[in-house]
Amino acid sequence: MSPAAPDLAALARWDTPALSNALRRTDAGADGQEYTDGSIHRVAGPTMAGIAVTATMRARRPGGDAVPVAELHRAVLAVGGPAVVVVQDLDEEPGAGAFLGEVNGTLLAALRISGFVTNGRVRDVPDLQGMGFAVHAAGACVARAHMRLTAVGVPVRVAGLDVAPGDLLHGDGHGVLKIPAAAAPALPALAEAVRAEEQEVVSWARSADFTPERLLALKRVRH
Ligand SMILES: O=C([O-])CC(=O)C(=O)O
Ligand SMILES: [Mg+2]
Repeated sequence: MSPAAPDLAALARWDTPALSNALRRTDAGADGQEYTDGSIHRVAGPTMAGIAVTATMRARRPGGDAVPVAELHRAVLAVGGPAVVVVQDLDEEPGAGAFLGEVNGTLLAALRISGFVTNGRVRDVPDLQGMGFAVHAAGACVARAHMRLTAVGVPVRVAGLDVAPGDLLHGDGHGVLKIPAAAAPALPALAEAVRAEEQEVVSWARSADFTPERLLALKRVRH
């Protein structure tokens, strides 16, 4: 990776809400943040941070629009660091067939991806749980159906989040957050500052100093 690349390991030590709190203190503010809605959840794996590699797929009906999976593998390798593979299932009713299962997952694990995100479904879930990368999906499904990748390296939209190739993504059990590249270097220190402030409140609430009367007297707005 180039020297200007974000410190993904440093970001991966934080939970996603903490980085969202940190982002509020940058130009992104509260409204400039992009993250997944609740329509997908983490199915497997740890906190992830990585660079988006995108693809689209279809599965419900057959079609002559397949592109080789090798294109995805090439794009993952081109990142030169931890990639998060983001696959948009383009079917009107997504989830008929899974791209990610034991075999595709093992190949992507061998390429050292840090995460996989889809609005569709995945299968071979017990195997995915041991692969070491995070999996965020709408759920599990039974079949492969007519699954094929239909494009690699295109802009995608997954669970309300627009993702372009090269975007920086962070995710945990709360969801997936897109981190503006310019903001990334400042985030660990900002997250540390927010945490210190929050822990002051938490420690006080647990201390002998705390009384309901003192809490009301503070007229707190936020917490
Ligand atoms: O059949 C597929 O391509 C999906 C799958 O279950 C696997 O990768 O093991
Ligand atoms: Mg399988």
